Amino acid sequence: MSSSPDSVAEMIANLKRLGDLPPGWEARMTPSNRIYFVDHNTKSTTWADPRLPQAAASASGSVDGQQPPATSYEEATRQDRRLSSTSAGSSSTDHALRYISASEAAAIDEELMAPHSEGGCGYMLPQLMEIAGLACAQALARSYPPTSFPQLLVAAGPGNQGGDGLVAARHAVLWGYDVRVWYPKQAKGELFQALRDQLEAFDIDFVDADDFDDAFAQADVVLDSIFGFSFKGPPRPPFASALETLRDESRLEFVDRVTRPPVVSVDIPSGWPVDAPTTSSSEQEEAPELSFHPEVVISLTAPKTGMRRFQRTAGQRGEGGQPQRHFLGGRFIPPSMARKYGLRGMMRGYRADDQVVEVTGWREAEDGEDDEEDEDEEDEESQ
Ligand SMILES: NC(=O)C1=CN([C@@H]2O[C@H](COP(=O)(O)OP(=O)(O)OC[C@H]3O[C@@H](n4cnc5c(N)ncnc54)[C@H](O)[C@@H]3O)[C@@H](O)[C@H]2O)[C@H](O)CC1
Repeated sequence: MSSSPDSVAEMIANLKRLGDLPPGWEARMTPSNRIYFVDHNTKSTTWADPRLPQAAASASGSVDGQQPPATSYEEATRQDRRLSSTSAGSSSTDHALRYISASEAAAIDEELMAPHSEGGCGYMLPQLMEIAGLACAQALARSYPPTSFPQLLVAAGPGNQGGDGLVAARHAVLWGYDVRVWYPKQAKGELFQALRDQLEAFDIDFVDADDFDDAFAQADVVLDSIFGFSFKGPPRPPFASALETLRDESRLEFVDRVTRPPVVSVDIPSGWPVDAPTTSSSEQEEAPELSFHPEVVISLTAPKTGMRRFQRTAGQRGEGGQPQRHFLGGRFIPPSMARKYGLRGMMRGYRADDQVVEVTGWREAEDGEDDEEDEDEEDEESQ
């Protein structure tokens, strides 16, 4: 069966929509434009998508029973068109991260909230914050579930990131965490008062501004939503001392540190420079004086360039023994903006209806890699 160019593009989009293939699997396309799957583990080929239950795969028309495609494993690896690459690690789909600067992050934020009549998306801040905060709570719960880490401390800062933390706190209570919130400097405006009111209605305990250290010591896990992409200069009170506690705790000897609660940071670890000028490792090693290394980070929209430093060790165990993990969330970018900012390839990493995707181990996208998508699409259309 051959396919029209349009349906090829559609087939590839559907293929990517289902997310990663199992380790060692790869998707390829025959010369007559039919997708099949190569299992490098068993050196075999099949029409059946290994991510689909058998019945659904048959219904989708992608399976001829269990017969392998006419293309043999040897032929497949030699000649047929490659649609995904394999890796020895957890993911066989080749996803790449696109890092953005603080100024790009601010421009994206502005465009999301500008009126549609002025070329923007017409979002309202509470909508974005709700999606961002939900994603933060999901990354937290995937890493440190309430069954094992029941006492959650949310450290909320004076800007919008603090709002993400308040939203996450509300979701976390419903998922079984016992939540306390440290929110020493409430941002002005109705939105932040409403978020605070909601937490009070949920009987969430607000910790006194001076009691961060005690609350930190009592927590099983901490959500750091203190500073995001608008952080600049040395941290000022009352946040400076909280960041010092985080830093000092992460400097304790390993034996003491096993009791330190793991920290999940929102967007960028608080206190880290948002922008890193280059990918060179020597510059990236330069940690600011008041910095700490969280176990988990959830980047929103796209990782900031300062996150390259985190990504280099993500996947390894941190000094506290917990694995370092990197998630992506904030799934609110429309396709036109994803194209404009080169985020399309990265956003395809989200599985189906998930609000977060784990990006630990993803490589950095090469310059112009996202634009190659247009060339690929043009090639497909001209075939
Ligand atoms: N499009 C998105 O991805 C969205 C992300 N969201 C989250 O919002 C933050 C960015 O929010 P913003 O209010 O611009 O900035 P911050 O939260 O970083 O906080 C600014 C706040 O902090 C004060 N401040 C700055 N530097 C210092 C300092 N050295 N010491 C003390 N205080 C400092 C500053 O005065 C402001 O009051 C982004 O990271 C995401 O987490 C949105 O929720 C949704 C859209």
